[in-house]
Amino acid sequence: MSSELDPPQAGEAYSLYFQEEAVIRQAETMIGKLDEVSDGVRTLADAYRLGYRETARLVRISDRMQLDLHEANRTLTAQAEDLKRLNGTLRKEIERREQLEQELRRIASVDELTGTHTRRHLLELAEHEQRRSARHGKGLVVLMMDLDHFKRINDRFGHAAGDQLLRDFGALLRSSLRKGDIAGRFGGEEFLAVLPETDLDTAEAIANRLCDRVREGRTQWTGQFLSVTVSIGLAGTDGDEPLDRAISRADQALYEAKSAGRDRVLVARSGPG
Ligand SMILES: Nc1nc2c(ncn2[C@@H]2O[C@H](COP(=O)(O)OP(=O)(O)OP(=O)(O)O)[C@@H](O)[C@H]2O)c(=O)[nH]1
Repeated sequence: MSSELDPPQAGEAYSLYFQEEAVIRQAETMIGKLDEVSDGVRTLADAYRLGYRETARLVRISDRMQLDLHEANRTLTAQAEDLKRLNGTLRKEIERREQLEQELRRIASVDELTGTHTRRHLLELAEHEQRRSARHGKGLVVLMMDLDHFKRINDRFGHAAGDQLLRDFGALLRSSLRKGDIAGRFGGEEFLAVLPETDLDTAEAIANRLCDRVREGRTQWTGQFLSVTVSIGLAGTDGDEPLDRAISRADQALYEAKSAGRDRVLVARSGPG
């Protein structure tokens, strides 16, 4: 049995109704397909919208990061400049302190007036030399020197003239001693020298030569020539004797040289040297 929807069998009259039904069915099929296509287009549009939003979000993040990076870069550059300046200032400060330290060391070790060692530095060097001599079993000689009647010079020609005499004596002392000898201002117009690896006879000859040079020397002062003499006490020591004891024996010999009439050298013969 045939239905109205079936295509006409052979011999059946071609039905208009059938044709319309076929067209409607085709149209319905096409509408279904169109719906599918529009669903796909909608899905695509949604996906595109989502992608666009994500891209825009990433672009915004990237822009912000670039701004942050730019800012960080500017801050770092400014900090690097600050550090460079700070570094320069610090280097200058270190140089200034080193110079100051050097200057302080110089002031502490060199007597400004005579150019010889200060008492403190002199004793440090002398102690060091005494220990070295003790280690090597060698002797050394201590010289105590004092300018004679110095008060009279100050009183007669003024303190500045006395200063000039002290300056000249310092120069003479430095030029009279060997390299390795230690000489300095012990106080006022009193000087101390330590001659390492020297026997008493040699030291006595050196002291006498110095005595002669001082007596013969002249200090020019405001058109006049000033002269002075020096008394010297000597003590030899074997290196085992404490330095202050050798100094005190040399001082005793100096005192005796003064008592004996000044302008002379006296040797302390009683010690270990
Ligand atoms: N111009 C000057 N005088 C000084 C300095 N230091 C000490 N004197 C002086 O040296 C003089 C030392 O005098 P005294 O101790 O009486 O000894 P002196 O006159 O040398 O006599 P004797 O040592 O006994 O020969 C004092 O007048 C001090 O003021 C100084 O740096 N410059």
